[in-house]
Amino acid sequence: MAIVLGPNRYGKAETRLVRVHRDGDTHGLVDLNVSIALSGDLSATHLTGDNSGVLPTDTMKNTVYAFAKQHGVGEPEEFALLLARHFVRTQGQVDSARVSVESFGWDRLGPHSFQRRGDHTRTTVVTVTRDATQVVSGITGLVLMNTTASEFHGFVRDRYTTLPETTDRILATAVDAKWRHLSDEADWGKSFQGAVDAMTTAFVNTYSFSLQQTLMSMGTLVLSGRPEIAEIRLTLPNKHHYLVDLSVFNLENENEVFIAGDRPYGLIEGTVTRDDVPPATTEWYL
Ligand SMILES: O=c1[nH]c(=O)c2[nH]c(=O)[nH]c2[nH]1
Repeated sequence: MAIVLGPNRYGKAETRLVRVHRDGDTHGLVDLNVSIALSGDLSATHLTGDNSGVLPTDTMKNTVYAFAKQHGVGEPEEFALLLARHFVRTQGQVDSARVSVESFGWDRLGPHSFQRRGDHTRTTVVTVTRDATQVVSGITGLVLMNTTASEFHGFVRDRYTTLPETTDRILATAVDAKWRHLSDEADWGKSFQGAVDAMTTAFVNTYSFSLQQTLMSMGTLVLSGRPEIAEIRLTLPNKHHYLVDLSVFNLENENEVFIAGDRPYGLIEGTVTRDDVPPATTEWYL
């Protein structure tokens, strides 16, 4: 009996690409998760560790970002074909390239503002005691993105600070908000929609110097338009998008090609409240 190498393949999984197509102030947005697997004559590396036929998976990832800049990204099928054909054409030892793409949909809210397609969740928690009733409404998973109109600079720098200052970045978050009503009677549906519209409008229209500032704008617009709401608590993850350094490939990245980061993420939390309302009767954050 001999032990032999069976079918095998290798590649880079889940390269998270955000491509912004800029046409003046109006931006297009493509958000992909790209996985690549190559197969062919790859026995040497398995049998002896001879890597002379191994294109690094790191190179595959770089190719995704470089091609996004060089060719733009249209339909996912087109981009997948472009990549797969490239690897088979340029790598003689590769017989087969499998490229799978997940494309996340975003709906347009403005020239450079988007809302991630898909469900968000409406929530409510009511607490009834012998002498008081409290109604808390909320939303989770409302994902918003501005592809510009966001800066971050002037922050504290200490010996561990490496973050470059920026005057043009992506600002994206998944809104998690809870708000406390003044009364146990309201048009709940209208109130919910009004609060969500106010948060979305404030996110879109605030030229942002920090997510903290955007949080305050969102809370302020909710309270100024909804007299039935006493207080709102916002939890905003800063969904970081890192500019890809394409200069090593002699390509300029003018805020067009981003790595969509997963974790860690910034977490910006704050309560915006009226100063003349009675305090909450229960621990309504819970
Ligand atoms: O809007 C931001 N607020 C921060 O507090 C922060 N910190 C950071 O690294 N990036 C950002 N962005």
